[in-house]
Amino acid sequence: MIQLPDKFVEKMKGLLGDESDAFLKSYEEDRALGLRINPLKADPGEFVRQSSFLSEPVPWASEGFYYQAGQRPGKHPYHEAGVYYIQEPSAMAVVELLDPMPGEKILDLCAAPGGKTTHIAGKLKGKGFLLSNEIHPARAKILAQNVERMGIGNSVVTNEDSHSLSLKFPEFFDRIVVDAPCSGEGMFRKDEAARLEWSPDHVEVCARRQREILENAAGMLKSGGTMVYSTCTFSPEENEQVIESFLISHPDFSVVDKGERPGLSHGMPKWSKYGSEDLKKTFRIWPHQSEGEGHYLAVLKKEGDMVSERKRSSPAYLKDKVIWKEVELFLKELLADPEVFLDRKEYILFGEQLYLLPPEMIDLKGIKVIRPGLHMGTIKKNRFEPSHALALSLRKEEVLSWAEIPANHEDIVKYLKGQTLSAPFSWPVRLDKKGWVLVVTDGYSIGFAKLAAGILKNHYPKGLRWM
Ligand SMILES: C[S@@+](CC[C@H](N)C(=O)[O-])C[C@H]1O[C@@H](n2cnc3c(N)ncnc32)[C@H](O)[C@@H]1O
Repeated sequence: MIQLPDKFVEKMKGLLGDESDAFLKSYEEDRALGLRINPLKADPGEFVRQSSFLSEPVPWASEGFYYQAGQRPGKHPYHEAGVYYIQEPSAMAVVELLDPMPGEKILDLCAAPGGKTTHIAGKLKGKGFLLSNEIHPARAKILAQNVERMGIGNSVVTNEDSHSLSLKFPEFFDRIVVDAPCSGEGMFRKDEAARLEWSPDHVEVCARRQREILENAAGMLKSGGTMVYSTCTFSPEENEQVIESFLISHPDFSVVDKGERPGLSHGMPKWSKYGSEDLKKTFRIWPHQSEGEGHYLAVLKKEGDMVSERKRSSPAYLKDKVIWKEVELFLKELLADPEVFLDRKEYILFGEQLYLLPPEMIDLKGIKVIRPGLHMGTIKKNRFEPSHALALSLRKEEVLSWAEIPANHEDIVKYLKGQTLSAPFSWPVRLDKKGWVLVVTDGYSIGFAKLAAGILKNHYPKGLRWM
């Protein structure tokens, strides 16, 4: 039985009245478990038809599905191949409401561990620019790992506070997600730390921080742009009241009417200071009404037409032909259509590390960058070693050399443990000459290996290996 803070229970009884019994009873039930299929890797419809462990679709998310307790999708090779992202079902509503389009510039301001970022990247289909920012350094690293695992090429990961970022990107983004740090009341069923940390004062501290973050986000949105503010908490101080005071101080913003959405109920004007009716257009998800944890969402639009932006300085790209020779050789040997990479010019070198930046990248001087783009690999003396991120961003159809290990074959576990595999192989391998092969499992790329003399040398990253 979950022990809820007394003052929280008292407060919710006051807010919900008769409905509070049903609300409090939901804490005795198991929470719903969900995952979101990554369209950069798999066709969601087809994956679900073939999978034996997914049950119902999440009503408010086109790529989201519930799975049953007892299943462990996080321990499956598909997870390592980035075929899906395990995500609390309610959290999937945020990006559905944001509705990003391929080619747009998007900011995910409070992004770790990457639920919204990986969802946005799927909707961008590799086109456009996604800036995923996280203030805490350790969490920013986890975010970058998830971006890599999901095979995302066009995301830049930064480690900044929202104010520093706002100075660099005035009126830059078409859409912004502010998935704000909050008191986490909606996560009490799964997060004991949130229950222990909760107090009325903590709610106030969170609300102040949310106002500040939202203020900085507003300045980074283009005229005509859309911003989604979300929290996983119930307290009106962090939800309706934050949005109401934001709208008062930003008359150029309004709440977008997204109509009725399955599983989502509306915001509560009576819980705000001035009772603004516009708050009805914001959304709440309640655990006693829907299969998901508590959430609040507001879709905000900045007045004006989208204008084409002024030119901003780009980074200085790599021009060194000597360094490039080895990379070119590798790309020509591995890829069916190497021009896809060779025609690009946005390469940059950090020490020995080669990155391919999104075409829309601007100069990020002064900003803490964790991942400037797709990590292509390491340039060592006279040779190029491709990165794990590159492997995960490629599809089997794109490469000339691959090793296809079925997900239910013991060799995939050996590969994930970092072991060397030796011929004869009981699964198909295609290789014209010795060298790099993309390891795929049931068609999904999962890493690199190097084949020579019947030995498949393992290049699965040491830090990710299964124990
Ligand atoms: C709700 S979580 C984000 C979850 C993430 N969007 C996802 O979908 O996986 C809020 C994040 O905001 C970060 N954060 C904390 N304080 C912040 C601040 N002052 N400015 C910006 N972000 C902050 C936290 O470290 C945390 O990672």
